[in-house]
Amino acid sequence: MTTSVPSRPFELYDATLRDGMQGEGMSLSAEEKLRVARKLDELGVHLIEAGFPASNPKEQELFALLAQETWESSRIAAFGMTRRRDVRADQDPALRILADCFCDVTTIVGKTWGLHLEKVVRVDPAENLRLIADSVAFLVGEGKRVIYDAEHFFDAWRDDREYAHRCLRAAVEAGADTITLCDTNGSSLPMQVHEAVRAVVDELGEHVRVGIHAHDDAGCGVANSLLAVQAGATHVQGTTNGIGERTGNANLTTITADLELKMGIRSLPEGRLAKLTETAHFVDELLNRPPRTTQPYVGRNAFAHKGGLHVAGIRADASTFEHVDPATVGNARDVLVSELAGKGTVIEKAAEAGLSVDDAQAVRIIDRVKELEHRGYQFEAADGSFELLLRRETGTYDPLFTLESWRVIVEQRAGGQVETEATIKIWIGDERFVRTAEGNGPVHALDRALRSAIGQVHPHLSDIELVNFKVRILDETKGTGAVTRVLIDASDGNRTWGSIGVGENLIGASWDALVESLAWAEQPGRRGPQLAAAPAEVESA
Ligand SMILES: CC(=O)SCCNC(=O)CCNC(=O)[C@H](O)C(C)(C)COP(=O)(O)OP(=O)(O)OC[C@H]1O[C@@H](n2cnc3c(N)ncnc32)[C@H](O)[C@@H]1OP(=O)(O)O
Ligand SMILES: CC(=O)C(=O)O
Repeated sequence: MTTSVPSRPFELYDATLRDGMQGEGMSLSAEEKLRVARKLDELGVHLIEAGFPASNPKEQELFALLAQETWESSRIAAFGMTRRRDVRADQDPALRILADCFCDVTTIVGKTWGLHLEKVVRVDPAENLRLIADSVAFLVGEGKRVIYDAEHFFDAWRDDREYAHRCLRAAVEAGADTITLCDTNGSSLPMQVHEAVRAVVDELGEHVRVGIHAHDDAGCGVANSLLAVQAGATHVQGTTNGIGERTGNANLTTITADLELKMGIRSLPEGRLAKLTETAHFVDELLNRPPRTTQPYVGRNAFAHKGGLHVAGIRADASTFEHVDPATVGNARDVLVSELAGKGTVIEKAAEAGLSVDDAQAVRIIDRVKELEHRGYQFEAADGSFELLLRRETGTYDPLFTLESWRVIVEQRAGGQVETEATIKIWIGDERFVRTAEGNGPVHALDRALRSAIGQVHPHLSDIELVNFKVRILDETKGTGAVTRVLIDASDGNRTWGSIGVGENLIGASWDALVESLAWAEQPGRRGPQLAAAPAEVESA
């Protein structure tokens, strides 16, 4: 296979706001869609498919908002379909909406596959050619750049190659600027896509831009898009993070990085690739879903190294275990601590925390990690506790207090009400603090009593919130006598860190994780001034 050099400037077409919204659970308000469009413009994609203005009032509201904006890099495309059978193109309400819309680019989808002519649109092949030609010609006559999306092109090509080509020719002869070959059902494999795209480029490539629109049903959305480019396509459609109908569209986030970093095709303005991670996460945030940690290039784990041998390699030369520099896509390297780590991992993590450890200390620390992980600890998600472990082993740990005792009473009252009360007794220097607090449950009550006790000495700890509390039973076969692992994520508004507690007593494990989460924020060099909302007087605390 040889690589065709695209003869037209390359185009990225982001369909997140239209096809992306066809994925289960995906929905954005018109305002939110506008924010996504602005973000894609900042990233520098060429075309943003905003939606189907004839579809519903929300889309109409969106187009009214988009019309008021100015765009730095992107053009907005309005989406629709070929005219309905038995209606003239200039009288088709949906086509009229496209014609009257502010967008100078319109994308219309039309049929190519006999199965759909028979079962869905119910027109004969000759009439379908007229549907395509009339619709394209009407919009071209209205001064629009027309992108013609040939739906189910690859299924059609396998079914009746000659007719599939006639559909494309009808669009080209009517004035379409771009014909997009759609793998609508996501059924095709890369070699099939390559062969078909090459045949179309050979036949029509001189007259029209050829594009690809792939779906991921066979797990080949990205691969199919890249092979189409290799075969001569110069317009690639997809969605941010690959969201879309069923298993999703081709992931344009991955494709964009692959094109620039692997195929030498720069599809964004210079330097913008570094905005890729931020853009991908922004879209997930608006959709209220956690970014996929394993997503290529932009996932949190895309450059996370766990195996000790990998970390040792990375320390010698990052390219030993990283296919690209994370900074090129705006991501960052992470080193995960676990029983699979070696001393290189410890040295790396210590440096991140501003601590220095020698080889002998690193070996001791890693032995300790392995022993603790054998007992049920897991430091990957408990970076705060790992740092405290480093500090204990290097003599730089500053405990918050000395514990005398804690106690929790849970009382079931007549009528079903459950009351919880915790008492703690601690020493800070020579001063003894005894505090009692009520809470919704044992951990809440302990947290309140502890903060009340240490609050006088460490007042800014009140800015720390516990944002996540997870309990896992480690040896389920022991039933209620099993060992439990408690993971807490805490945040000061700027940073989030994890702590861990393990034990047969759930409340004891929770107490350990709770103390670690607060102690992390109070270690030397991190106190008060670094915390998000720390009051000024705390600096001397
Ligand atoms: C491959 C894709 O992703 S294409 C985009 C898919 N996206 C969407 O469907 C989201 C937006 N869709 C909608 O809001 C609605 O479906 C509308 C407004 C477009 C149409 O709604 P309705 O008129 O109620 O029709 P319905 O959704 O049932 O679709 C079937 C009709 O569309 C016609 N049709 C389907 N595709 C095409 C086409 N490419 N060209 C012309 N007509 C078409 C069918 O002939 C059928 O018409 P009929 O009811 O007269 O027999
Ligand atoms: C156009 C489109 O969304 C498709 O064919 O999948």
